[in-house]
Amino acid sequence: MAPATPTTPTTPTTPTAPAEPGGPILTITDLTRSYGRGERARAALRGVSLTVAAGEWVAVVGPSGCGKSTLLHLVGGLDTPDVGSVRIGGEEISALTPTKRALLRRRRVGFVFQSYNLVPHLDVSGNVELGLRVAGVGRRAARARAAEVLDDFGLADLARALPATLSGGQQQRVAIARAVAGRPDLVLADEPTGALDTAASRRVVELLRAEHGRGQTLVMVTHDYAVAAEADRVVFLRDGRIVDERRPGGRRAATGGEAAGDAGMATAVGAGASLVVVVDDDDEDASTARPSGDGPGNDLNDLLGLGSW
Ligand SMILES: Nc1ncnc2c1ncn2[C@@H]1O[C@H](COP(=O)(O)OP(=O)(O)OP(=O)(O)O)[C@@H](O)[C@H]1O
Repeated sequence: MAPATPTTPTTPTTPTAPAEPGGPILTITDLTRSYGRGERARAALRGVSLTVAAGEWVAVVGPSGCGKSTLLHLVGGLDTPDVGSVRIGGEEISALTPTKRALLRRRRVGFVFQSYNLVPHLDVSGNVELGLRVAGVGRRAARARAAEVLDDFGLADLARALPATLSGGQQQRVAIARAVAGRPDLVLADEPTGALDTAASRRVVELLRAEHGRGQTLVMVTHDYAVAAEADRVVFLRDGRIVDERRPGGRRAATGGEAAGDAGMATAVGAGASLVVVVDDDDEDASTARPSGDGPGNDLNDLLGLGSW
């Protein structure tokens, strides 16, 4: 399918059909993923099902090793399940070839990582433009849209700065700008405040809240209860299963599973976490995948490596 060229700089479009109006943006069904073989096999996810509505903000919490990152990687098409399916905007992603999955991911999903994953030799504007270019937006439109988003995010003065000269909080704001600039169906954030101090975390949460206010659908992994409490719904994972869902404020979500209880919530939220930086290095086709039309060239794919975001 040919990528659409935006008609104006401020409205980057995706080449895929939009999600059905009023329907879920994300439908996860019976996701199961194990690592290792034989006696060493370990189930990271055991039959997880979850539906996320358009515009919803869902936080996923749980103790270290419970499967949060695995879930995010499967949702974002960075990994494939053993069993189950992931549908984004009505498109089944797990059945796609690695190349098609990578292309769909770039058009439909924005990623935010704990360690920002900015391209070090591109300036702030270049990083945001790159996110748009790999989604199929033309060069001039990407530049104009990047300027607009950086302005919205209070980062216009830093447009020519290299990531290494920025604070962690500034880098994460750039990473969020990159993730949302193309108005993807879904933004996935893996511990977006995990490396930040309280003040910087607060600013990042403010940005996420603003994006949520604009209707952006967000799925976020976090260990910070104050951050999770910003979401519409908090999903508790334990041992690869959803054990509870709550609306912040104590209300049980309609689709809640087995109760975790308040002690479970505290345990889930308080446990320490480590970031898994995602590089789908078995996905070699993705490194040479090239959208047609006005999309980016292989130089961008060289910069991107094998799809680290
Ligand atoms: N590539 C892999 N190879 C082998 N085992 C893996 C791999 N990725 C994850 N696992 C295992 O799967 C389980 C779930 O891991 P995952 O990273 O999804 O948990 P998590 O909840 O995100 O943990 P944390 O909060 O520490 O980041 C863990 O036991 C982990 O060791």
